[in-house]
Amino acid sequence: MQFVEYPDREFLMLSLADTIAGELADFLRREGRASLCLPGGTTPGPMFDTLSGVDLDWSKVTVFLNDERWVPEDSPRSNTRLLRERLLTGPAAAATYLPLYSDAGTPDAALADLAAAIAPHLPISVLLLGMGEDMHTASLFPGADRLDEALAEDAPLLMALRAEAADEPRITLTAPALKGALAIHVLITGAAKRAALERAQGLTPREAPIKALLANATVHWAE
Ligand SMILES: O=C1O[C@H](COP(=O)(O)O)[C@@H](O)[C@H](O)[C@H]1O
Repeated sequence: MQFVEYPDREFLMLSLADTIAGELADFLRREGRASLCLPGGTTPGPMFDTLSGVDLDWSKVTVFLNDERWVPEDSPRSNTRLLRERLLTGPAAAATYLPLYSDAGTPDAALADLAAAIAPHLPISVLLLGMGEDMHTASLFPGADRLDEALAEDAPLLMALRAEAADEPRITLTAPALKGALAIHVLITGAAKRAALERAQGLTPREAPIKALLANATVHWAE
């Protein structure tokens, strides 16, 4: 794991957007297309604001979330809503967005179709993860009902998980799908998350799911 500390959050968000844009540009040059897998939650909005304005051939970029809360897109809890409002505007609106939510009724009923849409875009070119103070990443929560299956090497691409700490059922990419990404970044802010990250390093992925993704990751942090 590499750890990069920034003098403040504004600098962090601008630098990280620049790093991710540079990696996407390299993939586009080499492969003609790229996939970008992003977190929801409260932290990444300012980075999305900058990334959305970058001059790239966004029409060749496929964007999808690490995980989605099983709520309609107009809910303030929807991670898709965050992406639509903060990333998929301006130049980045030309990207193809693949949701992790559908009108299938339940997350379990939606999984097969959602996974079939994402599978052709693996391995992920550029992965950005968030992390909660409880050391969950994506929707891999400590204590989630099917966490062991989602961490296993043979886990399917997507799973539906439920956890006490998550307000609603979730759909999440599983550990092997995330680990396969060609570039892995983790974005965290604040002293509590830095302390949680340090704690995670001495724990198992079952206790601290972020641990499963740290080996090849660059963690970006500011107070
Ligand atoms: O529930 C979620 O939480 C994590 C962390 O979110 P934050 O609000 O602490 O930044 C996020 O990475 C994940 O995508 C989201 O669904």
